[in-house]
Amino acid sequence: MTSTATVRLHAVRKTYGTGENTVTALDGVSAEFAGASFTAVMGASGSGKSTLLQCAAGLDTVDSGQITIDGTDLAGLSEHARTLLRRDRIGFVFQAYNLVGALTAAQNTALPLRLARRAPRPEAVAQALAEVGLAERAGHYPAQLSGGEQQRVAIARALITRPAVLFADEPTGALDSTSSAVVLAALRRLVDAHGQTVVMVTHDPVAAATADRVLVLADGRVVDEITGADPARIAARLTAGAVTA
Ligand SMILES: Nc1ncnc2c1ncn2[C@@H]1O[C@H](COP(=O)(O)OP(=O)(O)OP(=O)(O)O)[C@@H](O)[C@H]1O
Repeated sequence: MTSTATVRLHAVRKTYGTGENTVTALDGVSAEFAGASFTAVMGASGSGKSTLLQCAAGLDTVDSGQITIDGTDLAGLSEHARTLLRRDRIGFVFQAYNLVGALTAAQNTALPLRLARRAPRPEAVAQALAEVGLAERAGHYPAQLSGGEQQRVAIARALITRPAVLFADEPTGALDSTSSAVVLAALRRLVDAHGQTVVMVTHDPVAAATADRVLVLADGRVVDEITGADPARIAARLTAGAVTA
């Protein structure tokens, strides 16, 4: 069973650069990602989506405001403690799968445990692959897998440490619609069957409709929150926001 976590952002500001070149990527973002929930983060290019994910995952620091994971303030942790938190409690999936070509699906899945010098239990590896529907592909190399299957191996690899929260940055961005649907179904199942907390950046209203809720960013602020919507309604709300923004 995966542990679940609530991630909270309170008045988070994040700027890049200095002086005239300062870019405000997050401009006072407050948001809550409840345990066992699936949130999509949308918004125009440059609106701050990736920055939000990087900061919430402790991969980057913020200028002001607060981020807590199950009540633990990331800013209050030492660099070492933050590294351990990232390693043990946070999973990250990117658009690029970043699998190691010389390793099988099972060996790729086990990699984070090996890097943490923990012996991977074969049944845990098998379970992580089964959770993304790839039990039958454990011995296959990345080149023998479709894009969607490779992305699901990347998700299994992110799950092997049983993270409290899984962040995914455009996980279906490089996939066709059929492969996307399989990856999204795998993420949905993690939330419904295993209580995983998932936060996913996407540009695709179809992908966003898989989530329970869509947060819309514009210029580093949360400007809309959509729940229970189908792809057409999400697309319409995004367009309406762009017109009035
Ligand atoms: N390392 C950086 N240095 C300077 N500016 C940055 C850096 N990373 C991001 N930015 C700027 O911060 C703003 C938010 O970027 P971010 O990558 O979070 O947007 P995004 O919504 O994820 O965009 P996209 O959909 O294009 O990936 C943008 O204006 C971007 O140019």
